[in-house]
Amino acid sequence: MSRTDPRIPRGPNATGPTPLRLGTRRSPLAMAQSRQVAEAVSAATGRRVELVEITTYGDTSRAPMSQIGGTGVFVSALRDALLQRRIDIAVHSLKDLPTGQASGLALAAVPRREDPRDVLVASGGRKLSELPRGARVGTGAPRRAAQLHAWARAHGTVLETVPVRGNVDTRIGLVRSGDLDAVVLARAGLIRLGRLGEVTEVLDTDVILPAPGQGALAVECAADDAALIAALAVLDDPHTRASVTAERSLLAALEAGCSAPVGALADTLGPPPGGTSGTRTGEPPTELRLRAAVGTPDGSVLMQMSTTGPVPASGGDPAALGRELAARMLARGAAGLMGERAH
Ligand SMILES: NCc1[nH]cc(CCC(=O)O)c1CC(=O)O
Repeated sequence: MSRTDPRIPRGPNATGPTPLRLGTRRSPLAMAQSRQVAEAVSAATGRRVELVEITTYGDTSRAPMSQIGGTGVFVSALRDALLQRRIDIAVHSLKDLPTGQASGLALAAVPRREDPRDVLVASGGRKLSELPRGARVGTGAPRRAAQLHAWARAHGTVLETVPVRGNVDTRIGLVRSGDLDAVVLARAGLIRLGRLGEVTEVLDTDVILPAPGQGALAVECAADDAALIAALAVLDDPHTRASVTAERSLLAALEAGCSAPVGALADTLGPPPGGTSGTRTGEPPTELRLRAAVGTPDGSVLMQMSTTGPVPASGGDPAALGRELAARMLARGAAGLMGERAH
């Protein structure tokens, strides 16, 4: 099972006697992001880092995600390997990570997030507004389906969402083969795979709000490995951590999981007067904005709400921000919209 990846660079300092073992799923996306983190860990610690492939049930089973317990199946095999000390570090896509903190493990770093937005990969170079009525759009995510249907209704058209799973290549292949008119994917995944050229439209967050934590990675290790936790801290990006903390506390407070029709995105706003667009102004951001969308899977109802609060450096509490927005959404009936899929 364990193999040293020859592509991990060995710096001049990487001479420690015991390499750090970084566990990874073997999908191309997991390998790409694990390699990137391995390089960063090696640079930060001066230690050699070897990749250890962990096969998960989610990788070998072709059953629908809803039947095999959701994306949590990808996570638990890596976590088991950490707890059994078969690996020292695990890298996950943060959006696949259950919101409850695993006992015995520490979320040692949340590196700077990639672009969190979803993208369209459509045949004929089409954008969403150019898809024909009744176009078949592949996505297995109720969140994407809900928002696609809501968008279609608002624009006087109809889309058919088709459940798909499999890796990014497989999904893009369904468009190439003509089985689907389009697929919706996370831009971050395509960046990590060097496949941005496939994108026909970057979907604005007003059209599709991404999954909580999308575009961010989670670097986990054993909670009692204080030296490693301290070393991995340099990989942490405080703004990303604040954002994903707000998004994930909203998700947890809605009592929803990664397969629920919930979109959430936090971003930072700069100090006035430049702080209206969510873009960087050069000065440190002072405000955290959290937007969320909860809908029925058919998109007939889509509740969109937002809130802002201070960033942690200005005394804010991102987790409280997420809980507050969730409470407001629940007060307006969000739980009823999510239905059974959310639980
Ligand atoms: N659920 C699958 C998954 N988990 C993480 C990513 C890549 C993007 C990311 O890191 O958020 C993807 C693929 C996708 O949604 O297109």
